Order: sequence, then C-alpha cells, then structure tokens
Amino acid sequence: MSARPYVIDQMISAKAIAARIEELTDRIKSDFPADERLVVVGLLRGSFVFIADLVRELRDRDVEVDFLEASSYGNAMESSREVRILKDLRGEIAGRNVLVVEDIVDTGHTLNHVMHLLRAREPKRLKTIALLDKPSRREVDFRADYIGFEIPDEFVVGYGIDYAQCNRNLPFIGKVRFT
Ligand SMILES: O=P(O)(O)OC[C@H]1O[C@H](OP(=O)(O)OP(=O)(O)O)[C@H](O)[C@@H]1O
Ligand code: HPA
Ligand SMILES: [Mg+2]
Repeated sequence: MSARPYVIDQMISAKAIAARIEELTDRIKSDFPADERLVVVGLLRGSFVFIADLVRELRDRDVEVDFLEASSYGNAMESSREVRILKDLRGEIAGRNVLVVEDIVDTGHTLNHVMHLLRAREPKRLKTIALLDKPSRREVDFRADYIGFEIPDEFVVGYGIDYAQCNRNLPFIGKVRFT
C-alpha cells in the first residue's frame, strides 16, 4: 500500500464496461471464423477480470483460455520500460487464431514486446484487445485492434488494474487522486 494518501474517483462504471464488452465481442465474432477455435490469451495480472467477462460473452464460441504474465511497473506509477516475462503460455499458438487481452495500453511497451514474442510463433490470426487506451502517453507505435475506452492521462485502478497491487478488486474503473 502506498504511504501517500489518495482517494479513487469513479471514471467508468461497471455497467458501462459491460455494455462496451458486448459491443466489442460482436466485432470479434465477425472477425474470427465461427467454426475455428479461438485461443484467448490474458496478460497477467491486470487482465484477469476483463478476460473473465470477455470469454463469457463469447460463450457460443469454441474458446481456449491461456495466460502469459508480463510485468513492467512493479509498485511504481511509471513504466520501467523493461518488460519481464514471468510466465509463458502453456499451449502452442502456431497456426491458430489468437486474441491477446490486455487491461490498459499506456506507454505501449508491454503489448509491443508481447506481440513481437507471439508473432514469432506464427499464429494464423493474431489480434489484440485492450479495455483502456491512453494514447497521449505512448512511447512506442502501438495500437490495439479493439479498444474499450480511450482515456486521458490519469492513473487508473479497478477492474483488474492496480496501484501498488491494490484496488484490482473494484468493479469499476476509477482514477487515483492524491489528497
Ligand atoms: O503500456 P505500458 O506502459 O507497458 O503499461 C501497460 C501495462 O502495465 C500494467 O501492467 P504491470 O506491469 O503493472 O503488471 P500487472 O499487469 O501485473 O499489474 C498493465 O496491466 C499493462 O500490462
Ligand atoms: O493508469 C495505470 N494504472 C495502473 N497501472 C498502469 N499501468 C500502466 N498504466 C497504468
Ligand atoms: Mg499488466
């Protein structure tokens, strides 16, 4: 827990997130063939809530779930710019349809690094979905194929996203305001 006191102001409600996920899954379903299995890859830890809701919206599809753990922030509010892979996928993705699920794209280093890694394994289709995008903070040229919400340069928490490992269990997205 941070030593500096802060409050969390709600930015995106749980209801708005659910509605947006429904819209995005409609697009995903039209982009990936209905008769082929989709490997949905969650980037731990931040995407664990998002992927849980997303795969349940894809319940009429043949879906396999896998996880990869990447970390670059630790307990800080600034990216270390060094992306560490702490856990690799369990399954093979060569020749398969893959959707990578991320909670937030900020500087872009994490997803950019992960996509280079996964592209080298030669999947048939490889797309990315990010619930949140902060384009004003980008340091590498990266854009997810599906984006839930574009947000301003605020440090956000909730719905899987942490500040110093706290607040991942909030059902909404909120911004951190120091008091
Ligand atoms: O675009 P970037 O600047 O790279 O930032 C985005 C990444 O940072 C956070 O992960 P973090 O490293 O904090 O690990 P976590 O997912 O375990 O919280 C977030 O979950 C994204 O994965
Ligand atoms: O706004 C954020 N909040 C929490 N973790 C993050 N990692 C990148 N950006 C953020
Ligand atoms: Mg993360």
